[in-house]
This record gives sequence, C-alpha cells and structure tokens, in this order.
Amino acid sequence: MTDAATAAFVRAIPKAELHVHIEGTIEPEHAFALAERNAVTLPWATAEALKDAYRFDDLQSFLDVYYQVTAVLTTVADFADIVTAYFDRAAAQGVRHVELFFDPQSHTGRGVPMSVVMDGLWSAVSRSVETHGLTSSLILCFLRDLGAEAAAETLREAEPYLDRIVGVGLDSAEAGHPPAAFHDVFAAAALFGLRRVAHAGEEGPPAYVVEALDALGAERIDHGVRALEDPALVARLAEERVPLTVCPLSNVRLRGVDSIAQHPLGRMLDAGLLVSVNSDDPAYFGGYVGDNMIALHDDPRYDLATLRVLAENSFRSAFLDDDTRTALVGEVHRHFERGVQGA
Ligand SMILES: Nc1ncnc2[nH]cnc12
Ligand SMILES: [Zn+2]
Repeated sequence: MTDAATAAFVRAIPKAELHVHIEGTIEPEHAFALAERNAVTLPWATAEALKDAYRFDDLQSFLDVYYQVTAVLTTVADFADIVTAYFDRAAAQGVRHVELFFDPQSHTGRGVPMSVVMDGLWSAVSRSVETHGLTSSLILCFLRDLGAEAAAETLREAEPYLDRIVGVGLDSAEAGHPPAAFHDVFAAAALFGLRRVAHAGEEGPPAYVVEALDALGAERIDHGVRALEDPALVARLAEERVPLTVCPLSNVRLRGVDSIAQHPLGRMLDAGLLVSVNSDDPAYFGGYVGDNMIALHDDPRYDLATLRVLAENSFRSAFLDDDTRTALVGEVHRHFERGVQGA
C-alpha cells in the first residue's frame, strides 16, 4: 500500500484531467441536497441508499443510475454549483487544467433549456483561474444511443454558445452504436472550429476506435483500452501519438477488467501509447484523478517514475497552447525535484 506521505505527493502531482463527466461528479449527499432544493423526488430514500445502488455490472447498469441522478439539476445555480464542487476536489488533487465533458441531451430531454445548462456551467468555468487556480474548458458530448439526428439538433441548439466550448465528444452506451453514424455532426463541428474526441474501445470493439479516428476525425480517444486487441491499431495509435484518456477505477467498477492488477494500462505504456489517467465519473467509481493514481501506485508496476510519465502525458494530450503546456510539464518536473516530503 502507498504510505501517507507518498499518497500526498501523488495526489499533489500537477496534472490535467481530460476525461471527467460533470454529471458524474455529483456526490450522493449533493444529489440529495439539490433534489430537496428543487423538489425533485429521487428513486432512492437516502444518500446511503443511493450509494448502495453503486454496484454495477457494466456500462449500461451505471448509466441507468447516472441519468436518474442528473434529474436533480434544473437551474443555472445547480450547474454552477456542481462545477464548483468538482473544482474544489480537483484542485485538492493537483489538477491544473481540466477539459470537462457535459451531456446537454440528458438535461434538454427533461425540459431544461440549453441556455440554463450553458450559463450555469460557464459561470464556474469562466472563473476557474481566479477561484481555483486551474484552467478549464467544456466539451459538449453527444449521447450516441439517441442517434445522429438528435446529435445534429443538439449542435444546432448549442450554436449560440460555441465560444464557450472547446470541442465535441461522443459518449453513453457504446455497444451497438458505432461512431461512423455521427460522421456528419462531427464534420459540422469541425467546420465550426471545434476539437473532436470520442469514447471508443471502452466496451466496444477495436473497430470502433478505428472508426472514431477515420469517420469522426477524433483527435483523442476516451478509454480505448480494447484497442490492445488489435496489434495494427496499437501500432497506428503509437505512430500517430493519438492520446488515450484511460480511467482505471472506472474500468474496474464497470467490470471491463477485474482489478487494477489486471488493467491493461501498463501494457499500453509498454506499447508506446500516449496514455493519461482520468477519473470519468469520480462520484460513482471510488475516486478522483489523484485517487486513481494512488490506486495504480498500490501496484508495484506503477512506480513514481511511471506516474510522472502519466502526468506529463496528461498535459501533452490536452488542448493547450505550446507555452502553457511547457510551463505545466515544468511544474511536474519541479514537483518531482522536491520529492516526497519526509521520505
Ligand atoms: N464511462 C462512460 N462511458 C460512456 N458514457 C459515459 N457517460 C458518463 N460516463 C460514461
Ligand atoms: Zn467517460
């Protein structure tokens, strides 16, 4: 096990978080406080009962809970508050830059206007440097199980707010929903000057990773762990330096892998892939990004030198300008020069 001083050191490593769904950061107690504030009835009696429901068999069984909890979000203040609560935790875990996913369709589909979602998220994101000492941006994700037409409609609704988002992504139930169906909406997003990322190879086959790259022009792959099943794809990802945002605790909780010891992250690093560590839905999966790194470090394969590579990779994979990237990698360097205090 990682000792307390080393855990504090790992948690404080400067890092970027590139794969975190804001709706997946609502802690159970906060969900119940928001439910009460908005007179929303959740299908669980207490926060404890909700936590008891966090036993997942796969991605879908998690999404079923996740979408029900999002119903507590109804006002501008709610969206601002969940971002602020996430920033509080992220800043305490060394996060210097975050690219936040949000799922507008999970709100507009319940009658919450896009303007409420955008104004709430933006009020916190636009002030993150002053409030938390970290830079932040927003990535609008399309829910792939709702289809391409709904995604196109969502992009149209988001048009007045394009200066508040850095890119678009693709998430939700992966199996049976190949990326290529979203070619046109991703092409339209590219014409707007937006960056493109996509969840692929979480539960879906390696072919979905290939499609995300070729049909969507994805610049970064979220998860991508199943890419390892296809050696030609691994060679391509390594050659093209395609960033993969890997979420170890998420993969364990959603039963993609049995344990951290079984997790393919080590093999991905060995294959020369540009991988970073991320939290995905930290309120549900047992930890924020620093906690994911500590869980890795409990396994001797992930020594401090490896965690340093992962932290540097997070900045190398981010949508940052070169000067900012260099400065942030320099912060990682200085953190390791100072070393574990008391060691
Ligand atoms: N891990 C995940 N995969 C796909 N969609 C998601 N939405 C929130 N978390 C997700
Ligand atoms: Zn995700």
